[in-house]
Amino acid sequence: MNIYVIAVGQRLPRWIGEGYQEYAQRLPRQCSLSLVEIAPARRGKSGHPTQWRQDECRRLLAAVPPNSKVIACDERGQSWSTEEVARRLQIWMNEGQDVVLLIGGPDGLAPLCLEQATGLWSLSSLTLPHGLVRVILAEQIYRAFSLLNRHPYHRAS
Ligand SMILES: C[S@@+](CC[C@H](N)C(=O)[O-])C[C@H]1O[C@@H](n2cnc3c(N)ncnc32)[C@H](O)[C@@H]1O
Repeated sequence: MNIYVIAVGQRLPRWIGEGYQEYAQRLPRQCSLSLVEIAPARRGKSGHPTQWRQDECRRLLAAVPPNSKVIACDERGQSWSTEEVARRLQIWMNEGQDVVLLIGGPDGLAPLCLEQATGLWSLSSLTLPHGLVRVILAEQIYRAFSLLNRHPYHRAS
């Protein structure tokens, strides 16, 4: 099973890439994390956020591998505890179906991206910067994997 993080945003600060890699590289092959970066829409003076979102959404969906389960990251989605993420991760690994986590750009995800997703995952009720979201996702997937494997990285409270 591979988890694809398909995210709007290229040429982000180096610390974002380092933070993401820090956790992604710890995951084994049976639960590997792959990042696909989508260029943000050109935000000209005459354009509108709705158009930019739609353009990004079209290219995000075009990058989704066939037969994968799509989950959209959105602050208005469902909040999952670490135990819930681990439970879902176990199901995904058992099913063997690839999973896609979509991250929008500065103007968020277009309705079509939200509709195409089987679930909306809220990492917090705060609006997070899109670059930071991929780092948090990588850490949470690694934490969930650690929990499933009783690795001391995750200490249950
Ligand atoms: C800067 S945010 C976009 C904010 C936009 N105004 C909105 O309402 O969606 C960029 C992307 O990061 C992700 N994101 C930001 N905060 C999040 C959160 N708390 N939980 C899950 N995803 C989040 C979403 O994919 C969002 O489309």
